[in-house]
Amino acid sequence: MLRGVSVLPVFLNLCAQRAVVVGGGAVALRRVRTLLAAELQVTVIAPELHPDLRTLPVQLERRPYREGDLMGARLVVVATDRPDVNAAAAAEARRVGALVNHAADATLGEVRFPATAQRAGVQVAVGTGRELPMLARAVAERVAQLLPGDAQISGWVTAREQALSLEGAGRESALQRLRDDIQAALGVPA
Ligand SMILES: C[C@@]1(CC(=O)O)C2=NC(=C\c3[nH]c(c(CCC(=O)O)c3CC(=O)O)Cc3[nH]c(c(CC(=O)O)c3CCC(=O)O)/C=C3\N/C(=C\2)[C@@H](CCC(=O)O)[C@]3(C)CC(=O)O)/[C@H]1CCC(=O)O
Ligand SMILES: NC(=O)c1ccc[n+]([C@@H]2O[C@H](COP(=O)([O-])OP(=O)(O)OC[C@H]3O[C@@H](n4cnc5c(N)ncnc54)[C@H](O)[C@@H]3O)[C@@H](O)[C@H]2O)c1
Repeated sequence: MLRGVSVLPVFLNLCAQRAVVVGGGAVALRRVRTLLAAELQVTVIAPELHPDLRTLPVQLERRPYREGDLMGARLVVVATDRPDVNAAAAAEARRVGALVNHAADATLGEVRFPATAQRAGVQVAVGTGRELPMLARAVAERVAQLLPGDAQISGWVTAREQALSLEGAGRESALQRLRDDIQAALGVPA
C-alpha cells in the first residue's frame, strides 16, 4: 500500500534523455508507450519481448539484464517477473543516479506512473496514493470530458494577452472576466 507516502506532483521534461526498461512484458510495454509519448530514448532489455515492442521506435536488447546496462540512464523501469533481477537492476539504477520505477512494488522506486488525460496540450495526471489504477483511470476519463479544445483555448490565450496589454483596473477586470469565463466553461460553481 502506498498510502501515506507524500509525493511531489511535477511534470518532468525528459525529452531526448535515456530510459532503460528492464523486462519486456505487458507492464514494460505500457511504460514504453508512456516514455515514448514523452520523447525519451528508450532501450528495452529482456530475453522475451512482447510482440508489440517490435513495432515501436525503441532499442531492443533480447537478452537478460546484466550489470552495466544502466550506465547513462536517467530513468529506469524495473519490470521483470524475477524479484532478484528487479532488485539488482533497481540497485544499479540507484548507483548511477537514475530515477526508478519498480513495477512489482512501487514503494521500492521513487517514480509512479499516473493515469493521464490530454487534450490540446492540457495534461492531467491522476495518482490515487495507493495501488488502485482502475480508479486513477476512471478519474482521468471523467476529467477528459471536461478538457477544452484548441479553439476555445486559443480564444482564452488571446484574451489573456489582450488583458495583459492593459494597465491598472482595466487589466484586472479583463483578467477577472477571463477567469470567470474559464470557470463557467468548466462548470465550476461561481
Ligand atoms: C495508471 C496506470 C499507468 C500505467 O501503468 O501506465 C497504472 N496502472 C495501469 C494499468 C493496469 N495496472 C494493472 C492492470 C491489470 C493488468 C496487468 O496486470 O497489467 C492494468 C491494465 C488496465 O487496467 O488496463 C495491475 C496493477 N497495477 C499495479 C499493480 C501492483 C499492485 O497493485 O501491487 C497491479 C497488479 C499486479 C498484479 O496483480 O500482478 C500498480 C500500479 N499501477 C499504476 C498505474 C500505479 C498506481 C496508480 C494509482 O493508483 O495511482 C502503480 C503503483 C504502478 C507504478 O506507478 O509503478 C494504468 C492505468 C490504465 C491507463 O491509464 O491506461
Ligand atoms: N505496476 C503494474 O501496473 C503491474 C501490473 C502487473 C504486474 N506487475 C508486476 O510487474 C511484473 C512484470 O509484469 P508483466 O505482466 O509485464 O510480466 P511478464 O511475465 O509479461 O514479463 C516478464 C518479463 O521479464 C523478462 N525477464 C525475465 N528475466 C529477465 C532478466 N534476467 N532480464 C531482463 N528481463 C527479464 C521476461 O523476458 C519478460 O519480458 C510482474 O511480475 C508483477 O510483479 C506490475
